[in-house]
Amino acid sequence: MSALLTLNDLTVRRGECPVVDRVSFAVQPGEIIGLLGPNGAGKTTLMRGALGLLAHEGHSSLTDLAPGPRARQAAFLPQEREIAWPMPAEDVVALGRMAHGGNRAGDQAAIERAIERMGLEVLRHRPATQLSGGEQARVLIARALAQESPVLIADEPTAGLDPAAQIAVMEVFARHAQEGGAVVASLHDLGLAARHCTRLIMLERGRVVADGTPQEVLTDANLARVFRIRAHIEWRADGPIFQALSVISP
Ligand SMILES: Nc1ncnc2c1ncn2[C@@H]1O[C@H](COP(=O)(O)OP(=O)(O)OP(=O)(O)O)[C@@H](O)[C@H]1O
Repeated sequence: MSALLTLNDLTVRRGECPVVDRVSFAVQPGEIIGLLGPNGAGKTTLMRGALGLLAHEGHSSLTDLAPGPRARQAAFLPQEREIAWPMPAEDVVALGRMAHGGNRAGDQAAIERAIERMGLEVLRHRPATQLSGGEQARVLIARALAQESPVLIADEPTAGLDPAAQIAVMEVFARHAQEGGAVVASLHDLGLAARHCTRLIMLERGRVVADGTPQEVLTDANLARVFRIRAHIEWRADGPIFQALSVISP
């Protein structure tokens, strides 16, 4: 099975300081990777570096591709959720097809699939600027899905969504992975990550400190060292239950 994305010693500096420090991993079809780490750990910078949106050292396989093929290989959902124009939500979703040159036969089908997956049928004709924050977030996820790129890189995709919408997004990601794609998503909700990701990569000060199954990564020791929390995790047959309990003082 060939990897959909490979990073080798990816390093991104801000000034002299590396905020992403020699990160290497490969993303295989079928994976839903949760990128974890406290605020400032380097998750956004890593995703932007991997996409070739920031100057970097080391190598990302995406940057071997010219902008058009790169966008057809990887879609990006940025952390910023602002929609500036009062265009219908479905037209925002359609922007995901830009990577394919526009006006192609498959475009409308891809747009319809994305709208259906994100449950946007009742919102599709509303001006996107008049939607709530969570509704706009779902429209922007649909835009990324409409791109139908194998790799979906999503920066805090569940931020601002209600619990049902959070689960729905993770289930959409699971479907994307089952269909042969892969997802790399930064997540602050460790319970959601434990339950829905096939693999977790934990960052601390720009370095990968754990990479494995949720059970391998969400250990008491890693949570204490990297997140400075005590937590309760139960690995139940019907999925893990996670609750952060307290902050460990320095
Ligand atoms: N434009 C910038 N100039 C200088 N430093 C920056 C810049 N952008 C980010 N940084 C620094 O790089 C580090 C990593 O930031 P990044 O946004 O990647 O973290 P993150 O893990 O995504 O955090 P969060 O969970 O808060 O979104 C932080 O220390 C941040 O202050």
